[in-house]
Amino acid sequence: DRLPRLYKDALSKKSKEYWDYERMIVKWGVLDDYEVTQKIGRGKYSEVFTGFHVPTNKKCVIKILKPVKKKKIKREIKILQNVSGGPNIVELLDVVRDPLTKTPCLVFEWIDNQDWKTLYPKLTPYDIKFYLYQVLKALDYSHSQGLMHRDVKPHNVMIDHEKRKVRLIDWGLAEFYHPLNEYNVRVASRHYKGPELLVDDMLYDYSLDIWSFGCMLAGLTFRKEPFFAGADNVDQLYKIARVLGTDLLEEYLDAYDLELELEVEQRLGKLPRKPWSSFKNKENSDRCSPEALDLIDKMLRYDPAARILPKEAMAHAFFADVRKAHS
Ligand SMILES: CN1CCn2c1nc1c(Br)c(Br)c(Br)c(Br)c12
Ligand code: NA
Repeated sequence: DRLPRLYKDALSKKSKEYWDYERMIVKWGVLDDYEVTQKIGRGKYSEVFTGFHVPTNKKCVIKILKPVKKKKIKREIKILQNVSGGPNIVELLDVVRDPLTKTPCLVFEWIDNQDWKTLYPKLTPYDIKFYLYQVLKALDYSHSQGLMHRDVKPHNVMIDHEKRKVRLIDWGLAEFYHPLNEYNVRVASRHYKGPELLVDDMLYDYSLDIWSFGCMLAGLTFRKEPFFAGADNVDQLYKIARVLGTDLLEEYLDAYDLELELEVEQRLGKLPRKPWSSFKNKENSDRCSPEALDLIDKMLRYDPAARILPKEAMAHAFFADVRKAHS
């Protein structure tokens, strides 16, 4: 059976109220307690503003959800309530809505985030390990609580470099992991989509998040962001196969009796596997330690079951100096 190696029964230990989000009654807070100041982002499902909580004059982030199915809104709220307060997970402060438009707003702690495109080039190899270690802590915690994030990417990792504070945000695509459930493959952002999403393997689990994390690690290590830059979902699989090769892809497909569409098979052709060392160059040699390449190799596997787990990754030699400083 297609089951994750860890936390397969995480939800069986929880009350029905924990995961039965469709039945939840949202307790809406007071909208007038918050003032919006400035727009800081917009996505497919929301617009994001800085704001402040009038009674305490505390700065916050207000995520105004675009009209979407009530079920999806309840899912995001329930998941945020379940993980909020977990290690390196963005804190949900309130859930309010406009009495007129009924538009729901999620209020979060403010993080003095530096855009990753400006921050990442300035990070030392130690900084990179430190921040990635924090993200793995958040992923292990989320998985231990029976939750897949399903949208891990640099844009969803807020970093306050001054305070060395990291927060995993945007749980709008997150889902509860129920053993042997078939999940929607139209999740994650293209460059971070796991092979399972690209070959329509709906029986995926938490290990999807490790593929996406591995794409971030590879992008940082080789100073090539995004590491797999597909132009569309077929090209995304092609970009992956150009590195991992088509032999191991066929092994994965055969193992789970999966079929590629003919169009995709023709697009891929036959491709050799490329060694990770082939991505080393003058610019990235300071980040390309043997440990970094070994960890990348253990994360970026076609077969979700073959990928290293967050906890195992945290114990990998790549994070040796972070662990020492941690203890
Ligand atoms: C697009 N940007 C820039 C900063 N920032 C953005 N989206 C954010 C979300 Br959603 C949250 Br929750 C938090 Br906390 C911060 Br900070 C956010
Ligand atoms: Na969020």
